[in-house]
Amino acid sequence: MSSGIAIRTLDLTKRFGTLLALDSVELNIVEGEIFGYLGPNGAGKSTTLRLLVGLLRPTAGSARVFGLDPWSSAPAVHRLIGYVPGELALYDRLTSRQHITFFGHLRGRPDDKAATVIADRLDLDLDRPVRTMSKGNRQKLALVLALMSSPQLLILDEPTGGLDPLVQHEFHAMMREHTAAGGTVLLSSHILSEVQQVADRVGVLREGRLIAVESLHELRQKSLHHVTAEFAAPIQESDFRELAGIRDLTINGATLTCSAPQSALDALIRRISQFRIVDFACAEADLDETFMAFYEIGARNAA
Ligand SMILES: Nc1ncnc2c1ncn2[C@@H]1O[C@H](COP(=O)(O)OP(=O)(O)OP(=O)(O)O)[C@@H](O)[C@H]1O
Repeated sequence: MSSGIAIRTLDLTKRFGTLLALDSVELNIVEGEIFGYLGPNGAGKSTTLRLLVGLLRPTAGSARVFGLDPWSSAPAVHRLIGYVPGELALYDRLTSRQHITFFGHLRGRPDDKAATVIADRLDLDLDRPVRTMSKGNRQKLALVLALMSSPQLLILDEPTGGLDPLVQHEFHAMMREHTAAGGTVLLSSHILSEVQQVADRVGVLREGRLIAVESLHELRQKSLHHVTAEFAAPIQESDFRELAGIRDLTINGATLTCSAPQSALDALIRRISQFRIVDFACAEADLDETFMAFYEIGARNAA
């Protein structure tokens, strides 16, 4: 993995009128990594990506893509990146094959061969006009158009929406091949589980602010678990209350329920085992739930 910086933003800020869509975001994305950019609807993910590809101009702060300003050096930046926008702009009357030829002309270089290989892997029929294609197939075409020129950097705005799990899996493999060959990926998503499958690091955006940047290992430690224990005799809340990281602790006679991040499970289970257990269950929570808990933690830390 090269240690060059693919993307660097400093105090990157974007206002739309009175709305502060992006607030002083600092990102450093290293060449060769898949960086997941997570946040709920409206957090500012697309705005960040549009600033990075030169479709928007920052209100304040700066963005650099391989050292270039995407606004003032847009053509040079565009030669280095493949971009999948959040809202696709395709030509209804053209087929996928015609799109590939057209975009190859724009780049001044035909990429038909590479495009055909990618389309095969994604199981996309290239000869149907876009207007007759499903949402998922349009999304596949957008992926082909972004990847076919083997760009150094892929900037992908929620790229797998509408794709079935098998195709998603294949696309994840393609992203990994891209970084193994030295490429870089910035992948925005509001789904933690997707990002968990592919990203090396994750940035979490909330209301325009980058509240955390973590490695996947750190994120996994936050993975929330639901724990239920039934004891032979009633227990006291005070025996569990002070355990670090425990959330939503409820004691009802001889039954304990709570949630705990993976990092807190060892201490919790040791404490539980000090009492006589009749039944025990521990299940990983829905990842979105983890994400929400993570958000609250992040918001408190950021406050
Ligand atoms: N061109 C625009 N004019 C005015 N407001 C905008 C514009 N683009 C985005 N916004 C607003 O900026 C905020 C951030 O939007 P953005 O699309 O970046 O969020 P997002 O995280 O990508 O959300 P989603 O997952 O829904 O796409 C939102 O409140 C949105 O309504």
